[in-house]
Amino acid sequence: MLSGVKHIILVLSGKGGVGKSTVSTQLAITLKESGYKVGLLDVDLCGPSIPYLLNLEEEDVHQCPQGWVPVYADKEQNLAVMSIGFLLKSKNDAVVWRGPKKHAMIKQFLTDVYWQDIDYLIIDTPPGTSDEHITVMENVRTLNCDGAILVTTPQAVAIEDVRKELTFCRKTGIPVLGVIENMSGFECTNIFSSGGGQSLANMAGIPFLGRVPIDPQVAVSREKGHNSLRTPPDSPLSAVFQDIVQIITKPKTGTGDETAVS
Ligand SMILES: Nc1ncnc2c1ncn2[C@@H]1O[C@H](COP(=O)(O)OP(=O)(O)OP(=O)(O)O)[C@@H](O)[C@H]1O
Repeated sequence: MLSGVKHIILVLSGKGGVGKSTVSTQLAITLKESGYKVGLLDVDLCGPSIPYLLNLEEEDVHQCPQGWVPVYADKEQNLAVMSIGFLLKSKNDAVVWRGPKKHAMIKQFLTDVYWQDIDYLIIDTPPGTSDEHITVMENVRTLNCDGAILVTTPQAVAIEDVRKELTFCRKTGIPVLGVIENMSGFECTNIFSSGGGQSLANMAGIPFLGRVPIDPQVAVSREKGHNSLRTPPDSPLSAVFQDIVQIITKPKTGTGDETAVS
């Protein structure tokens, strides 16, 4: 099922709540707005938030002869979404599973979802490095996996944890595409300080992809469950994510990688 997917990107973080799902969603939206066909897979089985962030909580997944049809977030069908949230009877259902069951579910997401031909599959993962990550990594490592984006916040404690993600990627052979420092300042005020993500990237010799500021519109619109399929052009996030997308979609020299923007 992943054979029609040109690029796979994992979004990882050491700590919970640093904005992984927000970054994954925003990346997917910006890629879609840039003309790519995109899939967004939420493998955070115990805390799926993508359906909520895209206001798709009432949607169901259907079967077709080829497999599970993902939920499309837009009518043009350029942003396909899959999450365990679509399979639960109620949004308050808790997933209390041990490793083998999580492994089976993620394997099913990777083998049974009929993504069709898409340019980018963004995989939003839970925090840390556990069963979900190992299963995803084992299954995508040999496919068109561009690598992982590490998300952190500026605080030292979050940056310490992102170092573990870096080690995970190095041990498992997943290339690191770079670090995003999220909630990095509010207008001119650096509530949590800033620059830690950049220092980490410098120290580890990996690209720094960008600094995403705190945007009250993100928090408010998501809390109200608005469908935020378009990033308002005046949002400070809009420009930052456009720059990030420019970096990650830049054809790698010498690979013959020439994904066309339609
Ligand atoms: N740049 C930002 N500006 C404003 N609010 C943000 C920003 N990034 C994330 N948030 C808010 O922070 C909260 C946590 O974000 P999110 O759910 O994306 O984190 P996460 O790392 O995926 O969490 P989890 O560990 O539960 O998977 C959400 O309410 C989200 O709206």
